[in-house]
Amino acid sequence: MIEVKNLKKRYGNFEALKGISFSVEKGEIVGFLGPNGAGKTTTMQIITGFISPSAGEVVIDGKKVDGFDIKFKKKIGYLPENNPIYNDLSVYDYLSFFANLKNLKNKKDEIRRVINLTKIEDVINKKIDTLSKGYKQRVGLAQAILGNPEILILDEPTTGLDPNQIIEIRNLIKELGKKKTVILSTHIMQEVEQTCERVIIINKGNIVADDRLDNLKGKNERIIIEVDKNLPETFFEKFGEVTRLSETKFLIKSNEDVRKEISKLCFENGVMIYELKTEFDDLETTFRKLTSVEV
Ligand SMILES: Nc1ncnc2c1ncn2[C@@H]1O[C@H](COP(=O)(O)OP(=O)(O)OP(=O)(O)O)[C@@H](O)[C@H]1O
Repeated sequence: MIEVKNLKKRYGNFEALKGISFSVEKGEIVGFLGPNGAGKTTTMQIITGFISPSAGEVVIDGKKVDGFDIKFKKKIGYLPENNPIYNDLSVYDYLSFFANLKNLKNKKDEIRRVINLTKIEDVINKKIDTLSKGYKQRVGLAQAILGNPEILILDEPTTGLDPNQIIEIRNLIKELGKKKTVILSTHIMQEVEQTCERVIIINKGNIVADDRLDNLKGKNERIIIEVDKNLPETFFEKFGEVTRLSETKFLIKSNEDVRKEISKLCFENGVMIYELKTEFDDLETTFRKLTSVEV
């Protein structure tokens, strides 16, 4: 449904995107992760037609993105980073303004619908600058879902919120994501683990991972074994790289789950197993490895 094809973006001499490609199917919730300056916002701004790429293209439902095309604008809801909302307007006037921009029919009904969905009934007559950050973010989301777009592009939607507000906004995104295609950029691993099925990691303008969340978490399997004897590391070496953790405890780095084979070997050699378990990288470890931060 969304195809990003060999996208490049230069700002002067600096190449912020170095030719990235990925696609997002209808109904997917994709987490777009990357350290500061990786190129997340740039990618999102190109997908939404807000800025143009230097090379490559974004195709949505078979049509090249055109930020000036009103049909296209109706298809995508965008919550920009820092949610730049007009502080002097009341919440209702702000939503009204966007409903006009999006040229919506049944404007009043649609505004009412998004107000209900984002639970901002209590503040619709308040000026935006008097709202808490959490409410401001809800108003930003309300704006993004005006017109019921099929696609939501959310750039760091929970940044700067307190833990309760984060949970509220996350739940709201999950709810919205049941019926929509969502690309969600964030620094927060937990957010991705709780909200997304698939993760794309970008680093220095390149995609360094694009996989299901389970697969990314599941990479780099380690087996921990504790036995009743002081064995040499070589006892386990055919299963992978062995590190001794104590006299009787070992860590084996293996590409697959070889616990059965290990049990068999121990049994055949009269070695009693006290503990045998697998451990996987969590998303944070995978992220840090892929974005070259020392672990
Ligand atoms: N208008 C611009 N002019 C010059 N350089 C820019 C411009 N916008 C972004 N950049 C640079 O491009 C790179 C990618 O920026 P981008 O905002 O896309 O990263 P990001 O992954 O969203 O980062 P963050 O998590 O900090 O928001 C950064 O090095 C940034 O400084």
